[in-house]
Amino acid sequence: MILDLDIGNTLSKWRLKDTASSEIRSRGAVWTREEWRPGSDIPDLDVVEAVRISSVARQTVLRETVGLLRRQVGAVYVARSTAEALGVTNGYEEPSRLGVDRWMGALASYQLAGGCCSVDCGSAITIDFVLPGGRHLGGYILPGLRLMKESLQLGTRNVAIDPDSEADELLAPGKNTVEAVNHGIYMAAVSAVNRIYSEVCDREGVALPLLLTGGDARVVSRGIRVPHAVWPDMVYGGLEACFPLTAAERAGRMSGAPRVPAPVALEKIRAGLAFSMML
Ligand SMILES: Nc1ncnc2c1ncn2[C@@H]1O[C@H](COP(=O)(O)OP(=O)(O)O)[C@@H](O)[C@H]1O
Ligand SMILES: CC(C)(COP(=O)(O)O)[C@@H](O)C(=O)NCCC(=O)O
Ligand SMILES: [K+]
Repeated sequence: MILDLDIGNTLSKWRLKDTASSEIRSRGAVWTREEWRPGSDIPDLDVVEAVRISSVARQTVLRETVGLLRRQVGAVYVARSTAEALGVTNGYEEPSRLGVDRWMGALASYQLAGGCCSVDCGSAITIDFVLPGGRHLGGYILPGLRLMKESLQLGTRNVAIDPDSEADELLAPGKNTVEAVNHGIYMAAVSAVNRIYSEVCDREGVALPLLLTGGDARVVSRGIRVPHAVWPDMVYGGLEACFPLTAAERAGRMSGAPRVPAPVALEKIRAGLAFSMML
């Protein structure tokens, strides 16, 4: 079995993948913390031959986790942001400073769709761009839905946005504090993604496929009006592409990769942008 770990600022996600069949056997998530307890937080390591890790948590968490795993598992692969990988050149002035979850997401999306915009709606919302040809432009970081809500301190932190709400309801004016906050932060997140996507496509003169991942991807997706795909396993896809271990991975197939719809024509994106600015 392969144990894949995606350690975010809020949640540490894991999944077990069968080395022979490439099937996902189980998955789970625990709050990100300093220490792991194999057997309770994550699966028992007896069955694990290899571990692949993407971590943006504090260095100490990664060090502890890797130390623990190395004592029990033969192969431990830790993803890093590099200047170049899999045909993509990192757009950061200091490539290693780019969040490795963003790098994994951009690499996976590029493998799947070519030039792309990859959005990760987690603790933070990150929006990254890779042009056809593989030049990563850099990206944008804004607070995620939960962070935005917590920063307001209006006593609404425990009332989450219902992920099954319709976007139309979530975009309407709120009639009480909880609604006003939930609809406000939802509008902020969705408008930012819509606007940034359109602005960068316009600037670069290319309509790019759009891919979403992260804990809030499903709900944000409802408010995105342009064609896009939701790919919960996007970060894992980057790990598979960087450290291929199964036959399917070596053949370039990433688990759970969605069908990515073609983007709308650039003229339409530009028209939408002009309309939103009343031009
Ligand atoms: N069941 C859930 N538990 C915790 N957070 C959730 C849940 N469902 C959605 N979320 C949202 O997803 C975010 C965490 O998403 P995730 O992509 O795992 O973030 P990170 O990678 O930063 O840890 C939370 O901040 C919250 O807004
Ligand atoms: C921006 C992030 C905090 C997002 O993390 P997440 O919301 O997935 O937990 C993470 O990618 C990170 O720590 N990045 C380093 C800074 C940068 O990318 O510029
Ligand atoms: K994120």
